[in-house]
Amino acid sequence: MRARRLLRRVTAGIPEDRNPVTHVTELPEREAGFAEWPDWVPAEVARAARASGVERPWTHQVEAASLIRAGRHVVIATGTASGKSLGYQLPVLAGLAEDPKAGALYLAPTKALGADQLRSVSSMDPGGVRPAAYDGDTPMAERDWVRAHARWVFTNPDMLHRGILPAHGRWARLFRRLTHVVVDECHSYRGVFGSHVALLLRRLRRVARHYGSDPVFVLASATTAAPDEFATRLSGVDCTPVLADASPRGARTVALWEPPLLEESAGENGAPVRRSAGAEAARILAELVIEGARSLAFVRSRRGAELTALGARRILSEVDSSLPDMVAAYRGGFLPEERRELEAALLSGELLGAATTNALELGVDIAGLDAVVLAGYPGTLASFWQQAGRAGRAGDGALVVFVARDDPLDTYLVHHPAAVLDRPVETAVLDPANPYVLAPQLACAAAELPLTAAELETFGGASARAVLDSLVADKVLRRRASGWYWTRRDRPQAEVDIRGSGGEQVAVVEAETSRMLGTVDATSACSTVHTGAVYLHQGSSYVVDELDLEAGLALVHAEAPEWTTSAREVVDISVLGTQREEVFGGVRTCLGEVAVTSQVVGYLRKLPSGEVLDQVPLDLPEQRLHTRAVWYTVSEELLREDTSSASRKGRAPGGTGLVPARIPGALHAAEHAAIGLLPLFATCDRWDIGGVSTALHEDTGEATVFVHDGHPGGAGFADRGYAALVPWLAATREAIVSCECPAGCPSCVQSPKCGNGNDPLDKAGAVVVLDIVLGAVRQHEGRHDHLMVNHAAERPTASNS
Ligand SMILES: Nc1ncnc2c1ncn2[C@@H]1O[C@H](COP(=O)(O)OP(=O)(O)OP(=O)(O)O)[C@@H](O)[C@H]1O
Repeated sequence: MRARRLLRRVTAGIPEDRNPVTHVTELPEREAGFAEWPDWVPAEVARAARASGVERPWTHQVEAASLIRAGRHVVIATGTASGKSLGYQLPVLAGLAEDPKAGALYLAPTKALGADQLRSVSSMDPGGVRPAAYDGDTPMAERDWVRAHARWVFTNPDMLHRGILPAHGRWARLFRRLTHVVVDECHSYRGVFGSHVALLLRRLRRVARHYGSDPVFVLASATTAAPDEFATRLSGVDCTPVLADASPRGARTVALWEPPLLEESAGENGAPVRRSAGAEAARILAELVIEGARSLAFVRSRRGAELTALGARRILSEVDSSLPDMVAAYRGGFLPEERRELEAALLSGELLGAATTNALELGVDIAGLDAVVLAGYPGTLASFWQQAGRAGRAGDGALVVFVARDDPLDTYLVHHPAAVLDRPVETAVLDPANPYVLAPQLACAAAELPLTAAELETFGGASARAVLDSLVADKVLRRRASGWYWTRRDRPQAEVDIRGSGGEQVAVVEAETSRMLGTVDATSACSTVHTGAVYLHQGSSYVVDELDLEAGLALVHAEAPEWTTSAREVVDISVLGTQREEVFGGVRTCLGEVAVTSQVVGYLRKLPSGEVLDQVPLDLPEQRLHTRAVWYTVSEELLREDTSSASRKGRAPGGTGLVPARIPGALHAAEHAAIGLLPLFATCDRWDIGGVSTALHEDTGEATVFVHDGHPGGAGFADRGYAALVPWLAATREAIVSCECPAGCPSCVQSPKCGNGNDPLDKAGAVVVLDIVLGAVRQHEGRHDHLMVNHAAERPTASNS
């Protein structure tokens, strides 16, 4: 009732024919399932848990704890704020209490989350556990103490990779009896980073084994599909899933919301633009605050969060001068104290609304809010539910509003509620067999301890073998009878950036302070840190003054202009090898290795409203990328004559095929929309992938649409696209058809990074192309007369130079 009332409030005054709500659904309440404290839990631990408000554990916590206690590797994949932490804290603390020599490791993707967990464990320490952080912020003086005394070390993958494993001898005390390794928020390890972390965990296991221990792995994850498969792939050990969530949850009403197209057309090529999701979120937040509802709005960037809070405050100031102070932007760079304050203020009702970046999604203990607004799809369903999960107190209904941004994926989702509401959360994609990841990781492993043939299976068997051969050929490693040896005095770890591709890096440095903000892959530097680019780092905004590719340096200064920038690239692609190929009459679908040549030719400056200010030309060198792609080709006959009955029903004028002049624009539009929709199937960001379309490709000899991974060697995205080709292209078609703009806009077929200025683009033609492809695939699949070719599955190996 309350949620419905809130929804009426936020839509009040909007004329029915302009109602932005495309769908409303109710998610029922769930009652808590309690269990007793297992008798092996130390009394001090249970007492501390009670003091923190946990009277009795929930059943899934005891299920997880008991499995871990019994020595099973476990993945706990239950909802937001379902108390996953207690599930592993109980057995780990019990184990440490019983064996004064035992030690444990905890890994979090962010330092802030590690700090939170450390605080929680410290308050429960039954004595002698001495939990401590070991991350980039740990003062040098404390590091020795941690190595010598801490029995539960809280760190992150970066520190494990650079600080702990390379110096394992100094950590011998911990490794000798390492009983548990906790990998928190493991769903965030995806793509190239995830592939690195997967291999890093294998390195960790082998070092532990070297010292005689075989730790139990505990992975905590947001709810995902097949979490056991993912956890097993990530950790390299068989994980038992704990899925039955017994934490209580209030009823929720979820509304999907599409901002209206604005009257004036200010977009590229005169395309219409929608009211921005941030502006819409500000309005909704203000209405919720007027209703007295405790609300959180998730916005993409820190600046966006500030603008949304500001917008809401402005609206509120017109209603009552006391109201604006009830709204804040959450803008701490993940400082724990600031988050504590925000949590406390929101819980007490002192603050009613906050606009925050997606970053707040991890490791914040805020639950039971009256409303959550998501301005833009956060990229994965796991994140969507993590954010939406902040709303809903037992016994009282809460409202979740998902506001679409002007992008094909968001458009698709608000028009296809089942894709958000009824779909299992996706499995995170990672590919530990990527030679570009495997090569540096194997070099690190060999530098830690010589690699033996018996260990290769852990690192991927045949692919590891091939990569080792190339490392030996490059004289990075030496092969002896007993195994593979690192040859140099220096250590490889410092050179390997596990958050990047492992290739060369460009350092992003604040010129005034010489502070290094981060690094960017050399391959993506031209598009992300070119001169004039607005670069966001942990929600703060910087502008790039100079990109020096030779020096591997991008100099920036802090500035938050009112526009954002997006680079424009022209891309060319050649096929290096086809691994999978299916022929459906005149349509062929393929997966393989490609060489992508791209050149950033300029960038677009865009206001948050979507209005395009201008395009600034740039003169940058060509970049070459060796990666993986999925592609389809369509024969000329199919494109030109109309054989598919589906396309007669489609939007092609007159229901015929395409005249030759329309083909390039049709393929181009189909490619853009497909890039926009792949994240729905491959847990990637649209910036992680790219595409090329051409009416005649010299390698395929036909009209071809390619979608490729944006990382050297690929991160598994193209493979996932190939595996889900039909649902992916069907969703792409739906996204285009759902958008009511006349001839293409950012919500359907325009791409923010198109180097050809989104020209030519033929929206209706794209539907014809997709109908032809889908029609051919379905027709031949149904008749089982299509041809499947499995080319040699071998991947060319990459050298680690
Ligand atoms: N059995 C319980 N009874 C009551 N409250 C509990 C219980 N277990 C945990 N909690 C509380 O629930 C909140 C969320 O717990 P926790 O942060 O461990 O959840 P989580 O599943 O790790 O959350 P996230 O989705 O953010 O990863 C905490 O405030 C915790 O104290």
